[in-house]
Amino acid sequence: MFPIIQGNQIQKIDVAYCSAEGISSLELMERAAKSFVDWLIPQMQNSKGRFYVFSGPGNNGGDGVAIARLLKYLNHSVHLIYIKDVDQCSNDFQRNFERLPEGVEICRFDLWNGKIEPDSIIIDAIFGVGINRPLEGTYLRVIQTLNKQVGLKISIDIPSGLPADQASFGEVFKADHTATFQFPKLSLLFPEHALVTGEHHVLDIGMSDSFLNKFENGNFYLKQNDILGLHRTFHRFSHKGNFGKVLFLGSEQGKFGAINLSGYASLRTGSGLVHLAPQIENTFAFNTLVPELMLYQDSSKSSLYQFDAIGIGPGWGMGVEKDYFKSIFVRFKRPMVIDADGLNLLAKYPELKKEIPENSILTPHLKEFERLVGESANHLERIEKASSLAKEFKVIVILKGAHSLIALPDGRRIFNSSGNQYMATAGSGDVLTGMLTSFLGQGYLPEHAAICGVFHHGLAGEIASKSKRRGMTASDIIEAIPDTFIKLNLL
Ligand SMILES: NC(=O)C1=CN([C@@H]2O[C@H](COP(=O)(O)OP(=O)(O)OC[C@H]3O[C@@H](n4cnc5c(N)ncnc54)[C@H](OP(=O)(O)O)[C@@H]3O)[C@@H](O)[C@H]2O)[C@@H](O)CC1
Ligand SMILES: Nc1ncnc2c1ncn2[C@@H]1O[C@H](COP(=O)(O)OP(=O)(O)O)[C@@H](O)[C@H]1O
Ligand SMILES: [K+]
Repeated sequence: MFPIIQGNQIQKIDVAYCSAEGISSLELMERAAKSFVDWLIPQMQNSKGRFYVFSGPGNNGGDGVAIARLLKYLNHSVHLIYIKDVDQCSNDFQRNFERLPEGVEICRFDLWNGKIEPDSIIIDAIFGVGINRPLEGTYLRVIQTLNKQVGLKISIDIPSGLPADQASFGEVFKADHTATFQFPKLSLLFPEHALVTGEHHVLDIGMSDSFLNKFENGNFYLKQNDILGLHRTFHRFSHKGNFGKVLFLGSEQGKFGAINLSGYASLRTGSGLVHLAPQIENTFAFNTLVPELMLYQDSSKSSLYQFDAIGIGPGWGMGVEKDYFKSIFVRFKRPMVIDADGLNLLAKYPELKKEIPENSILTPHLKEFERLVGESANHLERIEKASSLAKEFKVIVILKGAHSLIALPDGRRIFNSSGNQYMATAGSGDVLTGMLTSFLGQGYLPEHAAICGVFHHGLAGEIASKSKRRGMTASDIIEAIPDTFIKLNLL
């Protein structure tokens, strides 16, 4: 897993990495510039290849100057507009400036005529992770000018003006794409920054996970390879008992879809036996989505020990009695998944939080999270609160959304990379509950169930959306779950 390094540590890492690899900082900048151009060129397709590179005074600006040279070598039309006098820019900026080839149109911003042809690509190399205060004066004018332009806008490392790991503190370049080096900067993962970061892409510049891990501060980015070793394997003689017997409690009258989706998702994730307990008087009035799902009538006295995992909350309603809710914790005693109205009931009866079995998985979306812990000024505060909740009650908190956060009781915070905006559709959270419960029931450690569940869920969304895009439904995500195991070559 890549650690997400704090912005103010990145210079230190550059120095350590260059010394360990025996390369100069200029060579590392060249690597960064090359990885950017190698990524950019295939994206351009029908574009005429006219580039306007805007370079600030630091090493982000230096990256821009190196990129201008590499684009010129590929015969593109390249304009380089720099902002501060070259002799006041960083050393590596100056070294790259000296290497600019003939044909790059070079101009200082205050002398520039302000013209950009509409089909040009604007490259933002004004500030990187070294930003330390809000923009003002000329820099503010540059960003305001560029934000009015219509061309495709691409930021190098981070949109200029955005700090690496805090909420935005002023005007920021509005990128359509951000190509960031080695790991995403924390602030690229905040929902409130979506309009300035655009799509982000992580470009490899050769630093290994083990090297970066020496600088970790508890934040990590989850990628496909990270989950491969976490899966349980099953053999030829495995029987349905080995795959787990799970139960979902939820679905009041009028919300029958909810636990049906969870249950079906759980079957598609590999559960052996799946039971549904709807919150209605007569369980037999309930229709299951598929014949493999079984009904279960729960009473506050019956033991839940026969189940390997339970998921509670989807569509449950707020009419659930407090004592009955508490009895589920007492009767099961092992880690469970709590979602939707299970979380809303915890917000209503906060004294029950301490009854939750250790290592249970709580899956709030932003609104449910707010009900549980109150409002947050920004995503950074939300991340801190999720982490505190996880530590205080020894539970795993999955704060759902784009780049869902998995906050672990030991303080680690893992951000997911899979998934896309087409997953923002009714019931996709119920599907996640089904998948998490299924992994728990198959005997995965709760931490591994959380990581695998979140990653597979996002991957299923990506696969299903290929043919469905905006028309994708939660059921389509379920149908794509088996393909996630096939794609990852998991038996
Ligand atoms: N490890 C990696 O991944 C690699 C990183 N690389 C690249 O390096 C970038 C980081 O470079 P960097 O440290 O030079 O920071 P960057 O943002 O370019 O400039 C900071 C300068 O701006 C100034 N300044 C700050 N705020 C200001 C403001 N509001 N208004 C005005 N000035 C302000 C501040 O000086 P100050 O005025 O505070 O003295 C300082 O001089 C990184 O993002 C990536 O692109 C690659 O090359 C290689 C691999
Ligand atoms: N833009 C997005 N990118 C990635 N995943 C997303 C995005 N929007 C939503 N999701 C995922 O879809 C699920 C939505 O859950 P939730 O809001 O509880 O839906 P519902 O209540 O309709 O079941 C979460 O797992 C979330 O991470
Ligand atoms: K930038």
